[in-house]
Amino acid sequence: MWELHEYKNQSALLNNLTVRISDLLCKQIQQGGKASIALSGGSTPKTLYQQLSGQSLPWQSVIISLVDERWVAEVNASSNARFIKNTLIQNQAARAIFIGMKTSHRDVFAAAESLSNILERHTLPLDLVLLGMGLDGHTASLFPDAKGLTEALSDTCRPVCCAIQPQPSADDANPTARMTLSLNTILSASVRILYISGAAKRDVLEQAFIPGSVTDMPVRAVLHDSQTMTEIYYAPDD
Ligand SMILES: O=C(O)[C@H](O)[C@@H](O)[C@H](O)[C@H](O)COP(=O)(O)O
Repeated sequence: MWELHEYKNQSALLNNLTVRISDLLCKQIQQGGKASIALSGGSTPKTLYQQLSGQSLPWQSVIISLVDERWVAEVNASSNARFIKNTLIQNQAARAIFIGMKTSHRDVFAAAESLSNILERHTLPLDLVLLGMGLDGHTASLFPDAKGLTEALSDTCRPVCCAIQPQPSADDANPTARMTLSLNTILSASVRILYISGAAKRDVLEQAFIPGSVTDMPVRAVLHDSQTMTEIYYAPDD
């Protein structure tokens, strides 16, 4: 199930989403002493993270982790850890605690078990997971027909995170291996937000609203979960 929040422009969306997340963090810290959030990389959330970084919150009580990571060193421009540190963990939010995914394992599949234990110990339970979506209907690094997808989508999947090797595509003939939170872990978060921009993704979202193959459009596994709500934030590109 989902609730769709559509805005006329990015500015209106960003102001509302910044308040939504800031209020959630403050409430959770007041109630439980800390807040744990798992964030997506990509490009869409850049301005959101920059706006959040300036919010005056008890950031020292916020644990920031990742929904997924490309299996590259942090110095690599495509690293999600690098993206989050350069956009969110700045200014007021510089005091936040960051727990990344990239380990020293060369093979992402060899890293999954030990990383899963670390994330289970230091990031769960998740108070918020912020997701994006690709034009192919992936979310997190749950890519259509990817190696590792079956385990990552399994409702009996114990590991907090799973290794994924996306299939080559017209956009990317040699896709980077990735680590992703499992569907179970994503669905376990108290609040789940899907943030997308642009008319093309709005069309993909309409396709994803139609029940169908989850391996073709893994975002369906999130949207059509009957137990927990997905808050969708959408605005056209400016
Ligand atoms: O590592 C990643 O790329 C993200 O976690 C991924 O799931 C992202 O949210 C979508 O690919 C959308 O990316 P854009 O925001 O760049 O369109």
